[in-house]
Amino acid sequence: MEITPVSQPGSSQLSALSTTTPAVDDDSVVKGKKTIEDFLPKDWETLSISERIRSVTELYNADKPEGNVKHAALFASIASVLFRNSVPGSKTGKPLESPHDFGIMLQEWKKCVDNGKEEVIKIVTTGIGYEDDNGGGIFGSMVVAMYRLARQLAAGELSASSLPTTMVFLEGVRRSMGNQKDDSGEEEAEVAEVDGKGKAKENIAQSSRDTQNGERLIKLPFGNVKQEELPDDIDKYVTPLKIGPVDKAPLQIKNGKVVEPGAIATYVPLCPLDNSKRHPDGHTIWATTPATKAKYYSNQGWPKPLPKIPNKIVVKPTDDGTGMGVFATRDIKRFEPILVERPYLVYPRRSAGGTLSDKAFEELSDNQIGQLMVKNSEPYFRYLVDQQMTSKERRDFMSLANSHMNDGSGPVFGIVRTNGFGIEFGEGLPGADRDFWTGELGGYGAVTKIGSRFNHSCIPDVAHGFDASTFTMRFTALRDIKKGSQIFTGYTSPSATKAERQKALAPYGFECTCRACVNATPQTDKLRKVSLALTQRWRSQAIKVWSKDPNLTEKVLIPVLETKRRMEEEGLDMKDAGYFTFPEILHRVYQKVGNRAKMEEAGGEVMRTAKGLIQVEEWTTGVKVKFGRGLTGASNN
Ligand SMILES: C[S@@+](CC[C@H](N)C(=O)[O-])C[C@H]1O[C@@H](n2cnc3c(N)ncnc32)[C@H](O)[C@@H]1O
Repeated sequence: MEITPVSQPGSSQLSALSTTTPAVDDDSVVKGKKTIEDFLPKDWETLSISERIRSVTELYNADKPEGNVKHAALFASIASVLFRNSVPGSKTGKPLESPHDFGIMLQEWKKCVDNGKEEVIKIVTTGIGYEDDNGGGIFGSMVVAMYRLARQLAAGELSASSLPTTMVFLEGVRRSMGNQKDDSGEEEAEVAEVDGKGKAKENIAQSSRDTQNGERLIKLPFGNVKQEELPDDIDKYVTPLKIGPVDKAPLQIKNGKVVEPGAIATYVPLCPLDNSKRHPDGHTIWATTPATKAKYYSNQGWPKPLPKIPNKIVVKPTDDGTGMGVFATRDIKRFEPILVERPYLVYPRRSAGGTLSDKAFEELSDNQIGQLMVKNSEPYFRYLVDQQMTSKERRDFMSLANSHMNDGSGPVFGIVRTNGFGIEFGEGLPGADRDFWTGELGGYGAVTKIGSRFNHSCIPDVAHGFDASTFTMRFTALRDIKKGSQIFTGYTSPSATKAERQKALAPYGFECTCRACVNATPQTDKLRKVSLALTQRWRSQAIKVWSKDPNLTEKVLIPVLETKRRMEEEGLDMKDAGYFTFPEILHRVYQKVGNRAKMEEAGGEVMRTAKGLIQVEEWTTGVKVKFGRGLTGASNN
């Protein structure tokens, strides 16, 4: 589970930085005659990541930037973000967890992409062999493509020589960033060292500033916001976001446009605030824009009713002091649906803090602005909880866990930050998915009644998704679960090392004691880092090399089977770790060496796995799986 930092668009433009714009011969850059250092500012080595991003933005926006200089700048800037977030061992970077996270970062560059999209996309997509096949989804494709590239580069799967020339820029940036100190401070808490008992003493992080489409943003760290003294007149720096009431009247449309306040709270499905008239399937309070609301409700019959699944879980107190947890009331099989529910709240992950004035950026520190945003988010969320929930819903909501008690978050916003899932609306509702990437509010979070009670394990039992057509969170089993046992989800990436996981978990106020953490060694850390790339590399070898080798023997499988066993031991027997690639690799090898019995066994496993993965994918997102992209773990994003 992940609650994403709320960041705040301001109103002023990015001020120019005093970096030089070096002269670049466009063609020579693309042909690789010049290195990245030739066109980046002379003081590049000494710049922080955020300064680098700003300087390439300036290069990109310079008076006469042409053709490939623009693209070079674009790639350099993307790479700055990308590598900070994907290079293992980077000081404050966290591994990318989904194209979604990466998409949010790339929104900053949307303008650049819009300006030269055809060529940029072509370079990126052909560069890594990914072709957009759904037309129109250029920015989304770019996000997915760059994300995949990031994953491959981070896993050491690509070398500069295997990349087309433009991609060499990225490699150049990565090398030039080598030991660069990352001072951006966003995304994750700088966790204070862990004391003798293994409890995190504190997790305090700096807020940081950034820009998006010319707007100033402040990014809250994931951990507790660092506290600084605030001026008495602090409220003069911000205009709180006004959020309108739940709408009972039909939408007003003028000249084809919806006329309503900028942010509204609505219900999905629409229903009156009256205990007796609530929808039997449950409903969500959705903070969104009128235009987005109109778009969703213009779909005939939206939202669709919830699919019925037998009840197989119960929420009850744990016996190990971790508060409430979710338990299986019967044996559950891998890939089975576990839970479908409409969230309590779906909210934009930005903007709740209000609009900051120019003066705020000139006169306040980043941390002071962070505090101001946290302070302002509370009334916004309190409005949703106090004014839009029935008293029972409010009581239930307020009983959720809160690990943000000491950073000024306030009781409601603290709960939102502790329990929110970052959600993707997917493609289940035609036309609506793009809002996720490009909507002015920039993506949503969801707090749910039952799903938010799942505790964390680094060997998670459930995966989750969001289905926009029913407006529901969906949870499915990642592995077999025994009746009576607690069911865990993962708040961290499966590829993170123990230290990275503990750091990411510190804001939740606990130290993980799951089997993987207790037994962690440098070898298990490494296995987590490489398993996805390794299994994919073996798969590609099985296709391209082994199945064409007339002298192939089963010996080739010794390291493959040993890794499979170790992944099972580590609890990495799941999709995001590449585990479901194994049956395909085995099938190809046994087929080639003529071991019919084992080939059939592996073939059966391929079929069962593919069926299960398709079932999970379709059930959790409401989107029909398209064939041809590879399912057996090869397309893990
Ligand atoms: C999203 S809530 C999970 C449900 C929560 N236990 C409850 O009572 O509502 C997250 C909080 O649960 C607790 N928690 C989750 N996983 C845990 C774990 N593995 N060990 C200890 N505490 C955990 C922490 O207090 C964390 O801030």
